[in-house]
Amino acid sequence: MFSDELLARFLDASSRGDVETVSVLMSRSTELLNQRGEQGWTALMLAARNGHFDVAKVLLSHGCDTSGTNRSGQTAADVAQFWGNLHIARLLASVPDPVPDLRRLLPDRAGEEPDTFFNREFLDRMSVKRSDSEWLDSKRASPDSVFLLFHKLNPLVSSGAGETRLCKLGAPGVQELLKNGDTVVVFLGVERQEKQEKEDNLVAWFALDTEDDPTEFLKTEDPGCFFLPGAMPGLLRLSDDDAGVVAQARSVLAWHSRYRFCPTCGSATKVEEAGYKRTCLRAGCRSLQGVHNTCYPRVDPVVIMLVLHPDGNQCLLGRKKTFPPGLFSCLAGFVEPGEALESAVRREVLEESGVQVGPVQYLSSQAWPMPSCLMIGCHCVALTTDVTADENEIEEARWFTRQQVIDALVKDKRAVFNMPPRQAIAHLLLKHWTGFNANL
Ligand SMILES: NC(=O)C1=CN([C@@H]2O[C@H](COP(=O)(O)OP(=O)(O)OC[C@H]3O[C@@H](n4cnc5c(N)ncnc54)[C@H](OP(=O)(O)O)[C@@H]3O)[C@@H](O)[C@H]2O)C=CC1
Ligand SMILES: [Mg+2]
Ligand SMILES: [Mg+2]
Ligand SMILES: [Mg+2]
Ligand SMILES: [Zn+2]
Repeated sequence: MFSDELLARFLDASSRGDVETVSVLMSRSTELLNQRGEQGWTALMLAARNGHFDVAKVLLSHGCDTSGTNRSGQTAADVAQFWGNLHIARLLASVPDPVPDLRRLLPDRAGEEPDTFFNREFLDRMSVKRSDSEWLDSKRASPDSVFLLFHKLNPLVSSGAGETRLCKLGAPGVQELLKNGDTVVVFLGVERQEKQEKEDNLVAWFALDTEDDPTEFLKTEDPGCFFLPGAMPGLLRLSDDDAGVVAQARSVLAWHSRYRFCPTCGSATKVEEAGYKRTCLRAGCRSLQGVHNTCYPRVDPVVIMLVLHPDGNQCLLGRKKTFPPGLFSCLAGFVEPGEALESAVRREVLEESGVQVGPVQYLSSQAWPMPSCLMIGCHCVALTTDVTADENEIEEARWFTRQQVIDALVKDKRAVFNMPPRQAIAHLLLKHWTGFNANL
């Protein structure tokens, strides 16, 4: 969004040929680009009227619309021609209308919601029950309830028949651990039922994490149980069915392990809402009033994007120094405060690769519990193609053709890079772009 005052300054700067102000204002709001002022004149028309070639170039590089007309029915090219600014008329003639063309390069979004790793939820979170302590107490004591145990945020699992499955403990198995007053127990939800069940019959799931090795307190019939080490790639070994509940549990438990004290005043806190809130114990603390974001489990939005080349046949991938050899993936970055997703996509791509991005299109999202990211998957189209990788974060970034992506997807012997694992949303963004439907 932008104010009338910002638009007036933007149009004035375009009219005066002040390239610097035009660029600064656009970085604050790209929506200014095609806005109209008096008599339906856009910034591009004003630059064309007054012969400001550099302003016109900057506006075009951001994907400015060239086809719109003012109230007299003139396009920016007509205006440039009429006032004898032929260099601008020629510039406009060589750029037909980049935005609609570039938008056509974005893949179709139709189709089913993808079944993404970490997103599959078989529990009903039943948030209304989080404040019903009597009901929660009865479920914590019930022999039917399921407890998931984590040690230093690593889930207790067992391996067999090529699968890594969660160990589901009963109340007696974790009784000793529950006796410790410091143990945080998070209510995850109840198993979804085919038909309406009475609340008493619902099977409740809980999760708890211990800092100290809990093995000696643990009562389980499965001697093969172990704590799955290393979030990455450890968690990717989980079955598709178990991954979603682990994402939920691990993110909330990670928040408890890092936010023991009130972030506003440093006082002690108490756990409420069955593990979904920590409330400051100091009366009068600012965190106790109004809307605030310190008491609830946090989610960190991350944009992850497949940047498409304006030729429509290539995409930009990068390598972090920590990646296994040969692996290239989509660029990604944290959304910063006060930033729209589209702006975050454009900023992170520019920071990491030096490439300017035009249209952005959301595809789908993924929970990424390390510790609590929400990956927001997008496709976008580049306006420029020279790549300069940010050496701090990226070892290498370059364009790959559609055929090279397909070769990597099907693990062909001609493949020149390795795909990100199927569990990562980067894989989905690449697969979706190539139009592959087969279950690879
Ligand atoms: N599912 C998937 O397909 C993929 C998932 N990801 C995930 O996305 C996340 C972010 O991607 P990444 O490229 O690293 O992000 P960025 O490009 O924003 O850069 C990462 C840097 O930002 C800093 N940082 C750490 N935490 C935060 C935060 N909460 N907010 C703002 N900045 C922060 C760190 O710097 P410093 O160390 O100096 O503090 C870090 O090195 C990672 O967790 C990664 O695992 C990434 C790619 C693919
Ligand atoms: Mg970055
Ligand atoms: Mg990054
Ligand atoms: Mg960043
Ligand atoms: Zn406080």
